[in-house]
Amino acid sequence: MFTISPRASSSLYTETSVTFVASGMSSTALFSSNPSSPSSPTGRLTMVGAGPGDPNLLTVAALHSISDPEALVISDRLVSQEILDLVKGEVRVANKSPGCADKAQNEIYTWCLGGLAEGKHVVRLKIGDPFVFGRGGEEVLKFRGMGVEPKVIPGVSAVFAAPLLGGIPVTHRGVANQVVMCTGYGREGTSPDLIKYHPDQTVVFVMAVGRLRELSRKLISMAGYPPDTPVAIVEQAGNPGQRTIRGNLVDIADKAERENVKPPSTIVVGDTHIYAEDMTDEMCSSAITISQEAFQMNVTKGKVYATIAAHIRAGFDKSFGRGWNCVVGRSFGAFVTHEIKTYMYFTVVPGVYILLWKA
Ligand SMILES: O=C(O)CCc1c2[nH]c(c1CC(=O)O)Cc1[nH]c(c(CC(=O)O)c1CCC(=O)O)Cc1[nH]c(c(CC(=O)O)c1CCC(=O)O)Cc1[nH]c(c(CCC(=O)O)c1CC(=O)O)C2
Ligand SMILES: C[S@@+](CC[C@H](N)C(=O)[O-])C[C@H]1O[C@@H](n2cnc3c(N)ncnc32)[C@H](O)[C@@H]1O
Repeated sequence: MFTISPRASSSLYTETSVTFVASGMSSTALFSSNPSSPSSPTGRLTMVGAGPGDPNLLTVAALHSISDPEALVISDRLVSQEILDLVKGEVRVANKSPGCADKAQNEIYTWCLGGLAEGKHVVRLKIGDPFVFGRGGEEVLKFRGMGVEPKVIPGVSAVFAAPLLGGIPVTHRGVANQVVMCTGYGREGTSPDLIKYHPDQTVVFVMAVGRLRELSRKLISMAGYPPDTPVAIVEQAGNPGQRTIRGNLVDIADKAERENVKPPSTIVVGDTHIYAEDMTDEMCSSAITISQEAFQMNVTKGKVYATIAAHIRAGFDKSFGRGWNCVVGRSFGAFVTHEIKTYMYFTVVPGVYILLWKA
């Protein structure tokens, strides 16, 4: 699970934590600069992915680690209170807010090294998956430089879990066969290069709420995205305040501002959206299957959207009782009255939208 090299030491811990803050040097350099310190930390370190927030999305291994009564848990700020409530030992939460990450990071190393020097099982608890935009790799290198080899437990990443919890598949047969994950903020606040538009691609942005307006503008003007490309923001996925704001590249920044969207939120750009749904899971998956079938059968025969709509409606009448209506097209407005749990607005083909409801 871990190894401790003879060169790591408790005096190293003290010196390191002080030098860290003062000099801003890389820790690897600092630790290797003191290779022959006399004593060793006797603890062990497990780096654990906490998933997006819902305790039910912890892995069994993660639950074992955080509920070890002997563990000192050093947690990131975004880990949910429900998960922290499962900690049986001591817990300390780092205040790693945007703008003060480096200070908090130094405090984290100080806490971890302190626990290790006291022979504790230190659990470094990180949001989502530790190696996905989480500095996990960086931390492993630092701990290794200190002579401690952490065991790393993967977590459910918000990159995939947040879209799913918002009802959006990141890949979908016939619609999206590629997924790109991207940060809104690069190192030291830079903006990452955007990949050119590809109709079969879903792009998932994390750490991007503060950059949403600039990002949507650049996706259109620099990366060639159609302005009506669907965008959804899933805020607080897996947490009690979860909500999804939907729009397109032109209107999403205004909607986010109006709705006061805050981090942590994951932003999904691409055509795989089920925009609005008030249907059972069974109906949702049937709607997608029947619609894909309708497009495959009718588009190849050169038939128009009305024929596709008729096919979808007939499929739903047959499977879920008569009374269904369907509209298919590239651009339309609608205002419909529907029975409870019988409404869905979605797409299975880029740029073509389907409205399905039972009156
Ligand atoms: O380089 C910097 O840290 C400053 C640039 C900056 C970043 N995020 C940012 C800012 C603005 C700011 O802090 O003012 C902005 C930032 N930092 C953060 C968030 C998420 C939030 O506050 O809800 C956000 C996004 C806020 C938003 O959606 O607008 C916090 C953050 N970033 C990060 C972490 C993970 C960690 O540090 O352990 C954490 C902490 C999580 C926690 O404590 O629970 C990681 C991070 N920040 C950043 C990156 C670089 C991405 C890349 O280049 O590939 C990375 C990924 C990495 O280092 O592996 C850059
Ligand atoms: C620093 S990154 C860490 C990502 C994390 N390691 C993972 O794999 O999920 C933080 C970003 O992850 C996303 N995120 C984390 N938890 C989230 C949640 N519960 N709901 C929505 N997005 C979340 C947000 O984009 C947030 O700004």
